[in-house]
Amino acid sequence: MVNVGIIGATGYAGAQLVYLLSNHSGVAITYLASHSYAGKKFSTVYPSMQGLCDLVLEEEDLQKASQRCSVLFLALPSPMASDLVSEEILNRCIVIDLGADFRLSDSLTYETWYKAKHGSKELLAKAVYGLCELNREKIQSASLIANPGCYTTCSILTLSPLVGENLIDRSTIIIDSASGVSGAGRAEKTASLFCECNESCKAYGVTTHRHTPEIEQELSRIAGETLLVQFTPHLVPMNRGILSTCYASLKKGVTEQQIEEAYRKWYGNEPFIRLMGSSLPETRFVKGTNSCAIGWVVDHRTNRVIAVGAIDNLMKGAAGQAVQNMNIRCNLGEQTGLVACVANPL
Ligand SMILES: NC(=O)C1=CN([C@@H]2O[C@H](COP(=O)(O)OP(=O)(O)OC[C@H]3O[C@@H](n4cnc5c(N)ncnc54)[C@H](OP(=O)(O)O)[C@@H]3O)[C@@H](O)[C@H]2O)C=CC1
Ligand SMILES: CC(=O)N[C@@H](CCC(=O)OP(=O)(O)O)C(=O)O
Repeated sequence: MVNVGIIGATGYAGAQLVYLLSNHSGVAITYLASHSYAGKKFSTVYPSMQGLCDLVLEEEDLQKASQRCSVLFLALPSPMASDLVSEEILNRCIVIDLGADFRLSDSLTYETWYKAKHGSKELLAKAVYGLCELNREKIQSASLIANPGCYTTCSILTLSPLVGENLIDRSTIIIDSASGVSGAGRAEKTASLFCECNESCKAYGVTTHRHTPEIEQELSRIAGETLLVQFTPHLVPMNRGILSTCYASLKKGVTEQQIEEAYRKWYGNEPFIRLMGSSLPETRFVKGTNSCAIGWVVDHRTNRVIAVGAIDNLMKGAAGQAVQNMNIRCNLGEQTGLVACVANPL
């Protein structure tokens, strides 16, 4: 059994992780920490977890946590993780950070987009970007895994085969992504109030959203050259789900068959990627699952490909992918604890 702990267990991402780890046959939860609820049972904060996880939440103490656990998950607001993690902690346990602090390899880019000071720049070179399907080999030996963001997971997975197989003009990528409200976390915010988001849909963070450099970093790595994307997130009135609609101009002469072959080549054997061709995915198809469903259509009038990806933001976009990362790193079987639900008929 692998001993695991979560700091930030009471947030939406952390709570989803507690749920997954409570049902995982290869791990034992030995430490849960909360900022506001220390001393209370986890199941008091999340009553649906009564009988499944009644552990008492502790004060955040990374030293104590790293002595008790061999894998430590952080699900904290940025830049808290960068202030907590150190070389000493990484020598004792594997850290999987669900936040953004170790995703961008350049600290200046981080500080510019996050408008925050990074607390452990010297560790950035150690961090492995934990997008499992694309970085599996590096994850196998990483001591610090940067779990990708929700919009980014969906957008990068959807676009990578088109970029990597050189099928599109890389300067023409536009991504419109929609998220459910749980993407904003559990902390009280006016923008997350029922009356502010129910029966409404809005674009936000236009030209400034901090997932833009993360998408650009990873797609540039795949392209072997720097590329920029136009990324616009939208808030929609649902609890969970991300839908990324990605547009790009096709290179001259690229056929639908080449696009299909690219997706099959990249993801044909991936257990958590569901290729749907022209039957486009919807967020409800992947709700509660660790799957990313991808479909695509070519518009012959404009010579553009429109590729659509769907994930559950709390699963493949956060906790599910964090468990997948742990499974890869600790040799637990990549699908362990994640296979119960791979698709939803409704
Ligand atoms: N929600 C999502 O869909 C996704 C979230 N993420 C990332 O995961 C991390 C956690 O997100 P999420 O669960 O949504 O956030 P929440 O706001 O729901 O939870 C934040 C967690 O951090 C704890 N915390 C500790 N210190 C502080 C502090 N000073 N201020 C506020 N909270 C504190 C909270 O404790 P307490 O509850 O005790 O106050 C809580 O457990 C973030 O970095 C986020 O960007 C990544 C992908 C998707
Ligand atoms: C709907 C909503 O508000 N979503 C969040 C993104 C959640 C996420 O993945 O953020 P991190 O990169 O910090 O992990 C946002 O736009 O800020």
